[in-house]
Amino acid sequence: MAFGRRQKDEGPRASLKELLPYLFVRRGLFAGAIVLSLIGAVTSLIQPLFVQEIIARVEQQSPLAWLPLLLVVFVLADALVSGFEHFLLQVIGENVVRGSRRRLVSRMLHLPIIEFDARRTGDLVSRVGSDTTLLRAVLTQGLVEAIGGTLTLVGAVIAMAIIDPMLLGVTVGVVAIAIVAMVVVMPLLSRATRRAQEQVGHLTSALERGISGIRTIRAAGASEQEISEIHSRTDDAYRAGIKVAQISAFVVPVAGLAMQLAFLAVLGLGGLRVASGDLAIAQLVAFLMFLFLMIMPLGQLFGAMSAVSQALGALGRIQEIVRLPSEAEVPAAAAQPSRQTDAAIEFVDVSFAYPEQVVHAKSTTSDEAAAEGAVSPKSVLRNVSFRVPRGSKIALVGPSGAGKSTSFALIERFYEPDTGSIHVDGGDVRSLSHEELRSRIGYVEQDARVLAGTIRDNLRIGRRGATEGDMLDVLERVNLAEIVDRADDGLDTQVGEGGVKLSGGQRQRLAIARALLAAPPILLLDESTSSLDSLNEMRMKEAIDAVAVGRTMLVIAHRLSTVVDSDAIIVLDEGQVCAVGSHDELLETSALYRSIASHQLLTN
Ligand SMILES: Nc1ncnc2c1ncn2[C@@H]1O[C@H](COP(=O)(O)OP(=O)(O)OP(=O)(O)O)[C@@H](O)[C@H]1O
Repeated sequence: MAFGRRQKDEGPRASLKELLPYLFVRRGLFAGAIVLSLIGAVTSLIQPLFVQEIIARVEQQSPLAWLPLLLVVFVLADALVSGFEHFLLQVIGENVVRGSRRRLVSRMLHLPIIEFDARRTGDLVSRVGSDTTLLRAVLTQGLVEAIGGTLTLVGAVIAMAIIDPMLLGVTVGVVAIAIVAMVVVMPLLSRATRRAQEQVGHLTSALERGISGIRTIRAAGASEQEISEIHSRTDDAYRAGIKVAQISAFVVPVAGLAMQLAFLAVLGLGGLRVASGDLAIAQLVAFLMFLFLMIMPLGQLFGAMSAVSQALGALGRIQEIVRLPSEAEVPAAAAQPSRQTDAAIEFVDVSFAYPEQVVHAKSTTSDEAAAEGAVSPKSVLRNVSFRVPRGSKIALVGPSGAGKSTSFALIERFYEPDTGSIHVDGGDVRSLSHEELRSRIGYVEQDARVLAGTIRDNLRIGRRGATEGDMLDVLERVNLAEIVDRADDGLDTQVGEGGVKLSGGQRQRLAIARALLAAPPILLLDESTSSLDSLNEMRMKEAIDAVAVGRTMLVIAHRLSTVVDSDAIIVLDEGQVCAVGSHDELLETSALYRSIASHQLLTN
């Protein structure tokens, strides 16, 4: 699958064309800033003309009248306009950051699950947190000023050409050399910035691992090792940052140097021309003022070019995610026709290998795998067929790695089967939208995630509009009412990062409660692998029995005690269904089941 493959080139690139939609999020404000910048250009350009006129009148001893006053008014107006423009640019910059974050997050949370399998969480987080902020610099570091500045530049060049074309020629010569140098440097800056941002991504990933695994790391006495790992990432980010600094350090003096050299050349040559009587003093002063007006926007232009180069580096990382197809946009194989059936869930000859494994096994798409009709040796599921009748409680059991959780992932359409089809209420899951499919099914993952926040927050994910009564009711049904009764804050009790403040059994039951709130007709329950004490195990069994009433349940059981009374038990081994039957039947017919059962009796 194209989205599963990594490009081997230097990394994501972005073009100027892709940057523009981000900058134009607030067109009105953007236009306002440009207008202010143009007004600023006019108020600046007028000043040398006044100065030239004032000097000329002083030389001729004519009255100055209101000229000095007007000059002061223009200077003040210039300052006022530039202050307001600066504020406006900051506001637009914040809008750009917000817009890019929203766009990135909306796409990120809709990506196919395979993308999350392949990527580091910390890296994704740093794209939202850090890369987006570099887009702001494009505006605050002078793009708009450079647009207004261009007017000043053009105006100044025209005025200089009128005053003395020869002096202008010298100035343009010096400036041209600086521009060529800048154009050469910009792509280097863009590349260095992208590398620096990648290093920040690696650093965030390492940090995320250190924080999320803090208990494991502490218990293993590996804190120092982890700290040194993160420090080394920090050093990499530092080195990449210094590279950016080295390249951009070239940008700043080039602008300054061009200005100084041009100034000295004009002063020397201009002085000679004044001495020879070819140029009046007032003209030379005005020329020098125009020279400043010309150089200033050039500095801004260089700053803007540098900021755009850096932004393009960061934008590449943003666009890499934004360009990915969302889960809904990934093409799936054609759906099988609906079938008349009493089955809530049906697997028909389903084979599946995780995409990276398919890539290694040289075919790259589900379609190709289907065309080959081959079950790859890497397949996690092979020709799996089973039925879950409506209203029944069916269990999936089997050794670790048999493919039980993978079957659930396929029902949820986190991945697409390579061959065969999966039907929910008779319809091929590929004929339903992801939302429609998932609205019919409640899914409690193995070692179910409890999200940081309160119990109420966790339950509201199940159903946004759930009332307090609904919530207490489901908590009661999964034997969790006591944790709410005991805590002072009731439903607003904080569960901690990942639910650390709850026991393993409580976490699982809270997850069941959450799924129940949505009242799905079908519930997939991937039992926690963590061992539960007998009281918790009994509570879990009661919870499962309570929620099974009136719905179809497919349970992956790690403890047979919770499913011995199921309508049927499906035994999976190495990706294949090796037996189906009731507990008593399987004890007779399946050696594998017998061994699991006897092992559990021994260990329990
Ligand atoms: N996201 C993934 N990417 C690649 N391979 C995976 C992924 N998830 C699972 N696998 C592989 O697929 C196989 C089946 O895993 P699965 O989680 O379905 O087993 P299981 O029967 O649920 O095991 P357990 O009882 O231990 O939970 C394993 O070999 C596993 O390594």
